[in-house]
Amino acid sequence: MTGHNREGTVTATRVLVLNSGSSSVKYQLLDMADGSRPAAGIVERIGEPGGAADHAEALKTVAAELAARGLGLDSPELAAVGHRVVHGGTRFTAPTLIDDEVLAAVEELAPLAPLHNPANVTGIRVARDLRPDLPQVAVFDTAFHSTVPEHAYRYAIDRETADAHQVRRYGFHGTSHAYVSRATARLLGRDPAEVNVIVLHLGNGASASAVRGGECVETSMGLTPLEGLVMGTRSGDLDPAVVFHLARVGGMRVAEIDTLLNKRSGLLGLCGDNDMREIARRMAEGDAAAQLAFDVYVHRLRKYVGAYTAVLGRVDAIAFTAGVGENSAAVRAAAMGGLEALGVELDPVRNAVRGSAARVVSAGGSRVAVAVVPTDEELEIAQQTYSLVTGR
Ligand SMILES: Nc1ncnc2c1ncn2[C@@H]1O[C@H](COP(=O)(O)OP(=O)(O)O)[C@@H](O)[C@H]1O
Ligand SMILES: CC(=O)OP(=O)(O)O
Ligand SMILES: [Mg+2]
Repeated sequence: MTGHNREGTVTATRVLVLNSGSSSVKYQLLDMADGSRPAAGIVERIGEPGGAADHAEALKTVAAELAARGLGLDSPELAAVGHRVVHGGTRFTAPTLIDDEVLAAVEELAPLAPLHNPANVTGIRVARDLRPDLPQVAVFDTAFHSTVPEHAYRYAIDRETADAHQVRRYGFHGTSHAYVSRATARLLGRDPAEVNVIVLHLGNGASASAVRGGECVETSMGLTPLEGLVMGTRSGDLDPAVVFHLARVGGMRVAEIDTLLNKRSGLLGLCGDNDMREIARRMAEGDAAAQLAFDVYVHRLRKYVGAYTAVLGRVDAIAFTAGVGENSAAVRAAAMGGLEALGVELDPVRNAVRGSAARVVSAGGSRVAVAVVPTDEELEIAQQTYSLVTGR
């Protein structure tokens, strides 16, 4: 086998990370020996006019792009492929070497993450077909949340019904919450085991988590990635009776309501745009719908910060991450404003400075540090994958 020495030790140093989303495939090639990233890219608008027809086609495009640069899946330097898999149910709480049985189990979890798991399965299939001898590792979005205690993950519904259908809070974006909570401790010069952090992952999907001494104790996404914060196109929290009402009175079918809440709600549903940059531009022109969307988004965020402060008891840091969290000073300012009673005081000048490095944006005297900490799900997936494959 290539990539191994005579003793069977893995000598190859590169990991290809595949992150198949609902409408995109992101990839990165990372070299674990020197920290370099020889390739990175994204295939977007899958299923839309002008984009790839489906995930299988998108993944073949990725493989072709890599091959054209001499970095294809046949490369002997490749030690493994690391796949982001969104739903791992209760079974997968650690990175897992993929075989037929694991792949079938990931497929079985698809009803719990219909926008994500089927895409992840396709990614695994295409990579295995192209390079059957290469280890493929699944790194689960749900894994970091496996430490959430039962009083936090259990919904207050009939236990038998819930257990019969695996209905509980799972939580997602765990790879990001894990990476960012640790990076936040590092930024503060402290041991992750001794700090309590609220992580706000604000991308297209958005979620909050409460991390106590390195372990997740609460998170905002639930059975599926629909619960919690207001997102680009997802509603987040609502009264479940909204669903019954739309079915009985609105005459909508379940599938239509599913699409409404997952794809036509959130910022998009409120104002017609799901990109925070466009919303900021419209707000500057005095657009009332854009302003309302922003206000609903921020109000929900503040409620979670308050709730997670109560869950943790003592908060050392609040970390903003992902596209919105890392780039929108306006969201951070609005979310953190007027929280002096919670020990939070933003420094408006620090907050306004743009940058790509992890940084503290709270005032010197703020009891709770507020930080911008860029997430790096690909690095985290590559490290977990490489460590599993090499035993190092
Ligand atoms: N400069 C910026 N200002 C405000 N929001 C931004 C900026 N850059 C990106 N974003 C937001 O980040 C979002 C995407 O975040 P990202 O973490 O890349 O999402 P995902 O990984 O879920 O696709 C975009 O929808 C956009 O609203
Ligand atoms: C789980 C989830 O919401 O992921 P994403 O933000 O990539 O859609
Ligand atoms: Mg993301």
